[in-house]
Amino acid sequence: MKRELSGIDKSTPVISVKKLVKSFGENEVLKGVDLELYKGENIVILGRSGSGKSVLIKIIAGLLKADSGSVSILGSEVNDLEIKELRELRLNIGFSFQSSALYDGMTVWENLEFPLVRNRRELTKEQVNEAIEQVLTDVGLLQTIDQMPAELSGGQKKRIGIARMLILKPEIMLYDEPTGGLDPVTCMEINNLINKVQQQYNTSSIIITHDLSCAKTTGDRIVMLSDGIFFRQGSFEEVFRSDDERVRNFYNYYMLNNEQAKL
Ligand SMILES: Nc1ncnc2c1ncn2[C@@H]1O[C@H](COP(=O)(O)OP(=O)(O)OP(=O)(O)O)[C@@H](O)[C@H]1O
Repeated sequence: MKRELSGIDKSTPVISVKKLVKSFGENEVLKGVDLELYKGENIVILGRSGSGKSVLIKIIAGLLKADSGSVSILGSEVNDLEIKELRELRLNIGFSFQSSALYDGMTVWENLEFPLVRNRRELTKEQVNEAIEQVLTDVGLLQTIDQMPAELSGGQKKRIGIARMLILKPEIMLYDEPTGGLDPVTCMEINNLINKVQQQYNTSSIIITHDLSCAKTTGDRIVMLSDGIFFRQGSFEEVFRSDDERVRNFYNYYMLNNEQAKL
């Protein structure tokens, strides 16, 4: 299920990253990264392991500080914000970690209730229940409401992780390896869910993945990170039509390790 591109508003970048630089000691990870994410758009970031994809989205999510450069989110320059303003901005960003990061000791319902009551104190018990049931219905897992995370499959955990982001109705979704460790059929279900979320919740997303079928299905635009910069971007077809050695190597490596994958 490929997405329709008609919903992208190119006049409004919801995230604008300019000349972003980040090093850890001698290790120069980002060397001047520029990126604009438009309203309604899904960007997929591809790059080899260690190329700095997670560092970039952690900076965008405010979990890491850049050495220089700027990040503007929903019109606010992140560096200029007070802690309280930053906290409010973060409520508009759903960040899914590589692991689903559910609380093991809580049921699915409690995992969803926790962020909601913490951040939306004004909601009545009834509204909380309604919101939890709605988001579980949207990710297709209402039947798991009383289960513990240990009772869920890997794909179900990812879905609940996505539900936990959605419960606060963020405008921006950041997905770090949403299909990591899943079988091809479950990967496709998660890809379809990412696209469904985009349409139903009207979100804009950055998706980090190594999975080219995920990139092809969910990405309106693909950007490739290598040596600290984005060296190639475009639609999936535009990017992989390239003879660039880095693109070919990435593609060949993926195909070698995913013989079953149909792109
Ligand atoms: N907190 C940190 N302290 C020191 N070095 C770090 C830190 N976080 C990341 N790095 C380094 O930054 C580089 C980029 O890491 P990052 O996690 O962004 O890679 P990635 O592209 O997401 O890789 P993968 O696909 O394997 O997840 C790596 O060399 C990593 O060791």
